[in-house]
Amino acid sequence: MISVQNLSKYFDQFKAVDDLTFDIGPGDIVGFLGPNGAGKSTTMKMLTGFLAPSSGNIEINGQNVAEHSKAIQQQIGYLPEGAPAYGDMTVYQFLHFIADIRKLRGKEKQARVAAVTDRLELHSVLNRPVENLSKGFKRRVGLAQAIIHDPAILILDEPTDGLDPNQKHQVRELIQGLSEDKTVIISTHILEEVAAVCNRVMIIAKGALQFDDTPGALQQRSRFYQSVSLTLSYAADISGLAELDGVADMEVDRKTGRVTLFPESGQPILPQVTEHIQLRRLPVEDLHVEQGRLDDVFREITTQQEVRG
Ligand SMILES: Nc1ncnc2c1ncn2[C@@H]1O[C@H](COP(=O)(O)OP(=O)(O)OP(=O)(O)O)[C@@H](O)[C@H]1O
Repeated sequence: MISVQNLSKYFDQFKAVDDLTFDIGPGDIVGFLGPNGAGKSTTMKMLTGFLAPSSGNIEINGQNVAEHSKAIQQQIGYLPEGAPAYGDMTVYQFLHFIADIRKLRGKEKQARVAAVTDRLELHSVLNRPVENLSKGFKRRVGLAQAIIHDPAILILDEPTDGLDPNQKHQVRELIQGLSEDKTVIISTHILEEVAAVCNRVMIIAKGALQFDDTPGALQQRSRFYQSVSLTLSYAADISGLAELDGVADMEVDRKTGRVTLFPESGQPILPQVTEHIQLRRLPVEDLHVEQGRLDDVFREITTQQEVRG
């Protein structure tokens, strides 16, 4: 559906996007991750046809974005970073204005404005100027304008940035609902967002693609994946845990006393660990298996690139 080949963007001599190649298909909910300045917004602006690439090619449903930007913008909904422009308009005026730009007319226009007002629950703020709304409502208005023409593809640039935890949760739920019948690309630096909403993760650093797989595969790259973490109620000889088959390493947190056992190559070690605990009657207070720490992997992937670059 979206096919990107050797996409690059220079700002003068500076290479903001460096030779990206990827395909995104129907049903993909892509978390587009990267540190500040990685090139996420620049890539999204090129996908939506708002910014011309320096080189490379983008096709959406077989049509070249540069040649068919009008037709392609009909198929895409775009939420830019930050708040909607035209803040002095009321929400009602703003949605009608966007509907006009999208060439919606008459009954269809009324129906679409009503549909997005319902979907984003904007009834209570329809007559308020956009600039006076809370950040959460501004973001909902942004999402409403992005879906007013019922596009098949949604491109959302940091949709939950700057929101409080409750608003973040609401916006994530909305995105999950919208993703049921759309292809969605979300840029973010919030890793929990990716795990919560996406079925695919793409990580870019310094404009180049560093990782492209599922959130689960990203977790599996963590050294904590399948590690066993435990605490003891009183001091005991735990040296035998480090000697167990399949255990590559043991670390003890000096502050909390928590013991972490790292497996060799992501293999489960829980059975041999629990057997050893029972055999030696170790005073284990709590024990759990870790699923991997996304922030660790993210740092490793994006800083490796810095060392290389
Ligand atoms: N119009 C422009 N002119 C010059 N440099 C630009 C322009 N737009 C972006 N850049 C630079 O290109 C790089 C990538 O910017 P971009 O906004 O795409 O990053 P990002 O991954 O979206 O970052 P953030 O997470 O901070 O939003 C940055 O170094 C930025 O300063």
